[in-house]
Amino acid sequence: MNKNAVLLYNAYSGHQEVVSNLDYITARIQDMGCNLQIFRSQGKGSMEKYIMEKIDSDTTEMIIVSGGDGTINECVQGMIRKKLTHIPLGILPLGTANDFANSLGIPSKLSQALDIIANRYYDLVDIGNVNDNYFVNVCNMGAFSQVSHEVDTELKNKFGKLAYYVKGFDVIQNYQDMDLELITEDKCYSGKFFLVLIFNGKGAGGFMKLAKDASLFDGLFDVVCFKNLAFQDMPLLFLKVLQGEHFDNPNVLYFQTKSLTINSQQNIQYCTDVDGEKGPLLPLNISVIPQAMKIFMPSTSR
Ligand SMILES: Nc1ncnc2c1ncn2[C@@H]1O[C@H](COP(=O)(O)OP(=O)(O)OP(=O)(O)O)[C@@H](O)[C@H]1O
Repeated sequence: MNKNAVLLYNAYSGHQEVVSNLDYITARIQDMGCNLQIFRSQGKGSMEKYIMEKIDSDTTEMIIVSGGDGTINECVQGMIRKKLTHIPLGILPLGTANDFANSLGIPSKLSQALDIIANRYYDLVDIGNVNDNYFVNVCNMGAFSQVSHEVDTELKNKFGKLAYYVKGFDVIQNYQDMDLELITEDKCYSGKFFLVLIFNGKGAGGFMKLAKDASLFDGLFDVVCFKNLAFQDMPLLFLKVLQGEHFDNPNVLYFQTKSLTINSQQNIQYCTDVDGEKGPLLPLNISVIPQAMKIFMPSTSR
């Protein structure tokens, strides 16, 4: 008997490419020999609710999610909470930046992403836990954390990553440094930071060299922290980030860890971000869950 493939999609991710390709996607999944069950996201939280209530653990062979990092995040929240992590997850990276899929080498061309799923090769991928939630790609706080929350969906649909960059330029002019304490299993770092990024994946906002040596298979986060620096020093550091040459810069603190606690030194709250969505309040208790999800990917990704 054929098993089910469940397709979960966010029609508002990226350039809304999924909408005009639904017939093609359906045909490709049926060609894989699966019965198709489809859910269209009805707004924030609806996908997780659908997973909790409607996905059958025994009859589902694969779950396929279409969207960007925020949508994948919601799907993973649901799958972990419903204990469906034995089911492999396929990704159609039809979001704006698609940082998580890029980190796994999943192609952004729809036909090629479907080929990856049809090949049925999967590997076990680490997932991050922050307070009571999970993250797939990055948890961050500071200068750019509110960028993706504040970019209008329509602008994102129309201009893609450019909409993030214009907003980023806008917020950097009023940035506020953060007085933080970062505690790992064996070290404590404290000081004034401008941006703190805890990577499971390799990049954020399309900047794929931000944590270029990070691995989704090593049970570790790559933490990249930008110290408070003068506005005029930012362009040079930005160029270094583009080249992936910022790791030994004196204004950058870089380390790997399995867990991290972040406290605000003066009990001030700062905006946090989890996979492009608004994150929890401080203190943050962050830990890695090694090999938590089975994800379809190219066999060369590890
Ligand atoms: N039916 C819906 N209508 C409008 N927005 C939705 C709907 N369903 C989900 N969303 C919102 O879409 C956002 C997630 O978008 P997603 O991250 O997938 O795409 P993106 O931002 O274009 O891509 P990326 O994160 O890769 O840059 C969430 O904020 C979620 O609340």
